[in-house]
Amino acid sequence: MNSGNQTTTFSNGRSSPTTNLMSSLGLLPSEIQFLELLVALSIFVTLRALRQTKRQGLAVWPVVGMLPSLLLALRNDMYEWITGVLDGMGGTFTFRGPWFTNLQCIVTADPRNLEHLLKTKFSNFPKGDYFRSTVRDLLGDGIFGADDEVWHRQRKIASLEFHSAGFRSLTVQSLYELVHSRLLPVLESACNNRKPIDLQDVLLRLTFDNVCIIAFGNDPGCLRPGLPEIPFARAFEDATEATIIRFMTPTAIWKAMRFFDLGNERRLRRSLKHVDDFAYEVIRTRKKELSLESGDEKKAARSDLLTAFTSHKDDHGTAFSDKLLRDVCVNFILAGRDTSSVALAWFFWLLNQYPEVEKRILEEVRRIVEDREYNREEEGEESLVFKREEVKRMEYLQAALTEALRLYPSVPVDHKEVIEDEVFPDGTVLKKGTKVVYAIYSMGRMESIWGKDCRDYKPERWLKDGRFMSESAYKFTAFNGGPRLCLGKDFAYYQMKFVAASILYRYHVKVVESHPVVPKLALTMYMRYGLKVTLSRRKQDQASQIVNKRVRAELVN
Ligand code: HEM
Repeated sequence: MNSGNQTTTFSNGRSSPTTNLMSSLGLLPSEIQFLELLVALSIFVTLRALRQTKRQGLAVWPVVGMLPSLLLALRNDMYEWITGVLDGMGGTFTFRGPWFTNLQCIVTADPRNLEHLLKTKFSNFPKGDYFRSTVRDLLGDGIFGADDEVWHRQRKIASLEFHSAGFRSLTVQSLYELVHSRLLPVLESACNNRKPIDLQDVLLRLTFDNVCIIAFGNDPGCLRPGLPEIPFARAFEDATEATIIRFMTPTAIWKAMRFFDLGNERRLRRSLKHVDDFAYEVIRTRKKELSLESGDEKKAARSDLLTAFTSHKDDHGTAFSDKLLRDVCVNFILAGRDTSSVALAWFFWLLNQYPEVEKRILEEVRRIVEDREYNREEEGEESLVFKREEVKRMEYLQAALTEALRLYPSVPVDHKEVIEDEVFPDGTVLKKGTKVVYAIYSMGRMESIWGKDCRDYKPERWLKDGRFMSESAYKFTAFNGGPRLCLGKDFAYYQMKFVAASILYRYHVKVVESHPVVPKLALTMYMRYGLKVTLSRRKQDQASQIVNKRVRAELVN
């Protein structure tokens, strides 16, 4: 054994601290020399990596790649960090995660690349096996994770249904009932009690009830008085959160945890059981009801997606299995449950900072209400329930909501996989199997796309001669683009406009001072601490008082 006092010297005769430390561990001089060589090599590699920092704007560390920068970003604001990196790198960069994680990917915010991957080379950029296998337990073969024929068949049926008159009237009717007999009474009570409420939570409850009515034809009642906890809604949320955690866990690890039923995987299994029990019960009941009703009656009475998919048969006369019907419904609920509500939450938060925008929205809504003065006798007490045509005419409101989505898109990042080697229009080389992340949040903050005022909330940028003008889906990608453009886009706009106008016409919404508003890291752009607000009633004209009285009378009965 070597004595603890043994030291190795450098050529100048002095011993280094590392040498002292190693010799105190009892190593032979030759072993110490070898280790010194290794230390020197590591320092060299690290310095090289740091030199890369200057070249690429990001440190790439040995073994762990860019993980340290990512972890630092996670502690602050990840979306802003990605935006900063993309800005410095001209719109696209390669994220090098540690080899043992799933984090290697190309990140882009370049509209030319977006058009390429969402439209021009659509079939070369599917959702892919990695995404599908990660979400399979929750989403099964439903539209979100599906590719090719499985996706195409569902898209076709759903698209026909979304454009049918029956479906449109279901969306209008269900929203009217939810807003007037649930949302407004909840807000009225908060206003009377002068107590702050979490507006994001209230809106999430509204859209969850709404999308369940549309998907299942079943109302879970999350927005009932007292805002009850609904086991199905809770299980759905838990299952979604547990699925997201899989994306941040090395595949082998979450698979092992699933096998041994541990931690996050156990939570996922348990919540999925509730979701499945609920879904299969609704499917069983619906099939029974449909078999008891005659053909025409069925269609006339129901326009929900479950009925449409249950009645559908393919070219060989095969109907959807119960499992696939379950997957269809779960996917639609996921698509519509929180996207419009979080967009509305950010919109109300922005209005607090831009009162002049709120003023212009009110002017527009009031003008539309005044326009119907002439017909008031004819319309009677219905006057302050906004009609479909009136909602359509709210162009400034549409611009204000779109501008909120530009800055706070409900889906902040999205993902595809490359099937065959490919080159992006900006010259980025993509190898088969590469994951591509498109940073929708960052795209809204790129000077190169929106100009110097890209960070300002300015609905006017969407208006031309007072009319709302849309932008290319590859520049404004909040609703995705190409063949996988959001199927619920029109419905979502109607829903958001109807809800926003109904609230703003009656109440001034004030965000509680010093309430922290930051995004949460999730598939959807939630506010991490919700949105605490107080409400004050606006001075109303006679007509609105009549309608409110009627709404209250209806509720009492
Ligand atoms: C502000 C509200 C909404 C936003 C910002 C939004 C955004 C998006 C985005 C970004 C996608 C692409 C997702 C992906 O492929 O990974 C998408 C797809 C989809 N959305 Fe929406 N969505 C909204 C509301 C809704 C609603 C209310 C529904 C239905 C009730 C809906 C139904 C769908 C469906 C079915 C797809 C899948 C389309 C496909 O893959 O072919 N969305 N949406």
